Amino acid sequence: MTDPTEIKFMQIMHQTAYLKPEDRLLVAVSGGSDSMALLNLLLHLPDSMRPKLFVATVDFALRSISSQEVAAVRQFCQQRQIPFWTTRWQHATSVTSMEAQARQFRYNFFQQIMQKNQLTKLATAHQADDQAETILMKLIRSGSFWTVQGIVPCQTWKVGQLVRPLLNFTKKELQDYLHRQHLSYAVDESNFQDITWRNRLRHYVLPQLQRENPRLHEHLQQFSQQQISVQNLLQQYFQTLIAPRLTRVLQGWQLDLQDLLTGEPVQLSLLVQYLVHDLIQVELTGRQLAAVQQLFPKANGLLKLTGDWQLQKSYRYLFLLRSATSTSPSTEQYLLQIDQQVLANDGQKFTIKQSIQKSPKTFYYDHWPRRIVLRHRQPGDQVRLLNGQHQKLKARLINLKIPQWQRDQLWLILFDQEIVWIPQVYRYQTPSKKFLFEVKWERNN
Ligand SMILES: Nc1ncnc2c1ncn2[C@@H]1O[C@H](COP(=O)(O)OP(=O)(O)OP(=O)(O)O)[C@@H](O)[C@H]1O
Repeated sequence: MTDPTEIKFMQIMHQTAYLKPEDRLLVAVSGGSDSMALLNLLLHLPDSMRPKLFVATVDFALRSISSQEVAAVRQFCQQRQIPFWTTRWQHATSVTSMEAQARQFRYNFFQQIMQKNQLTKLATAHQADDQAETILMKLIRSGSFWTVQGIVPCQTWKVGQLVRPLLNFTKKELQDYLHRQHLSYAVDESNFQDITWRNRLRHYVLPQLQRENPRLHEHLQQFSQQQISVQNLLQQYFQTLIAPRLTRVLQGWQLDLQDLLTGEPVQLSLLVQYLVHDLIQVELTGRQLAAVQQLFPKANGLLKLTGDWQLQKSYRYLFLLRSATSTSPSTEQYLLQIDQQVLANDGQKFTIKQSIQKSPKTFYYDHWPRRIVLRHRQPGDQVRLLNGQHQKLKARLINLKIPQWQRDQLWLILFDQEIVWIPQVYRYQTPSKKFLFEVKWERNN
């Protein structure tokens, strides 16, 4: 083996160890320069490194020459005794998402072949030009550290692993290699048109940048590797940091922000992006990202996210909740009898008992109640203080820093229209020691 591209490929395969001789590898070959070069480079690996190779090609039937291209790949494989599969894709149901539909079709086909033939890995021929285009496109679209991610060289994928061994090679390098090997390849004319943003970037922006620095592709690939590595580290760090601070609440999660990181908004927004992605698989838009940063210096604030989710900052806590949680409180109402358990519509259970012994769960009341009601709060609700005066319930909830959404979820127990008990918030206050009651309360989570 003397070709410099083959030597470079072998060295990278050796260093990265993405592929092993015991692997059964499906190579996705379109017939273009990148995938033909990949197939040939794999074939020229020494026996001790070369996985068992299989090839699949999707005939997209969009160009008149596509079946000739497939025939050329088939012949290449037959001559070298490589098992080969192909299938034909006829129609896209809508023009706008044609590329996405084609990709979906392609990967489904690969998955089926891998399952049927016990293949462990899939290789595609994404190379350094694809990488540079991808990073720049994402950077232009978004300013998020988590979403500006380059193409990953190796990842777990449906039925095994997906590897991209050519990210360190430019298209030009691969085409020069094929010429030296006297191998032909198909040329996709649509790549020369300027309809797509990717093509315009490829034809005008990247060549200009490359003139400024010919090592641009190398640098972008290096940047991508470091970025992925830092993301992994940060993910691990955030996971351990968040674990003791994250609590499941009724319809979402609560995060304790007290002394978290340095309290700096950019750090916190990095963590929130991670959290939102990890918990509900939602990516924040650029505008939402800016709003998250503005949320942190404030004591309270609310930010609507994609779907029916929202972020709520409430003093030292951050809530990630379904928006439905904060709709107006339910007017549900239950009549209670002493010693009889009531099951509320959110699964919480309440029983009122007469008690003999005073405890943190008991309260005194002046007379035997005639009517006992369980309901949510209503405007104007007041609670009695020990001196006989009343305080607005809302003021008490604000003092206790109970967030808005939680206030509307609270259950109140009333004896003859007087609030006597609210879980973790209030117990009736009176100097009278006439009747002692206890509320047994069970939460569903
Ligand atoms: N029709 C196809 N059949 C099989 N694999 C494909 C097909 N189209 C693309 N691929 C695989 O997906 C990778 C990325 O696809 P993309 O469309 O970005 O590349 P491409 O420009 O078609 O690459 P190539 O130069 O190999 O034709 C290809 O390198 C190849 O491994």
